[in-house]
Amino acid sequence: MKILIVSATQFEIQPFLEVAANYPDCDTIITGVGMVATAFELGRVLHENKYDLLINIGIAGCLDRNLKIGTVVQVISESLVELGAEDDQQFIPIEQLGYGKSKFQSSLLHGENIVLPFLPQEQGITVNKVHGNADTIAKLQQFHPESCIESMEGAAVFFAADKMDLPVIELRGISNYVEKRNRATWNIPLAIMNSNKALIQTLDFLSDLFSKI
Ligand SMILES: O=C(O)c1cccc(C(=O)CC[C@H]2O[C@@H](n3cnc4c(=O)[nH]cnc43)[C@H](O)[C@@H]2O)c1
Repeated sequence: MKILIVSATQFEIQPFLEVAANYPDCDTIITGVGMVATAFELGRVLHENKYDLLINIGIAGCLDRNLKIGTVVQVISESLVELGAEDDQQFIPIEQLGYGKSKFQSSLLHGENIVLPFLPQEQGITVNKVHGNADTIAKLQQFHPESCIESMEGAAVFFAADKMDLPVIELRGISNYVEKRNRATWNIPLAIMNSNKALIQTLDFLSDLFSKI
């Protein structure tokens, strides 16, 4: 099984890169931060190579204070929450405008639902601008009460997986809460260390799963 591991930056995947030689069926790609960079790189790489699975790994913000900083989650759905039109105080999603789709689910692999039993499953949103203002965060929670994890790339990876009919797994280590910007409370090293451990656990889990089917 050929796997493409997708990370926005090198620092988010550095611990895995140090042991990547032990995983010859995995390629890694560093796309750059944000949906545009991620979509461009995935379009290029998926045009040139064939993969059986995409794994997106990185750090993320969290809207749920019950999850501790450093917790790793599997993001099982992604929403492009900014894609649409403002109508004064209301927001019209792209579906309602009739121009596409903003919500994506993680998919199945050979009939097996890829729910990782060692991680909590959460719903994600993907944004161009990290939320850092109390009023816009309150609005976000009002319109998307189910959303838990905020990243800048997740939905772009789910979008590419959807277009290429590929299964996708997203692993995110929580580096910060989505709150009024306070960089002092972020713990990026912990989120990176834990998410990279979870990536290795995931690869071992998948290898075990596929040796049985
Ligand atoms: O210091 C900042 O405010 C900042 C703004 C944008 C990106 C970063 C990064 O550290 C880049 C890496 C990666 O981090 C993800 N991330 C982490 N926390 C959040 C968040 O609260 N909301 C959205 N994305 C977040 C994102 O996927 C970046 O690619 C730092």
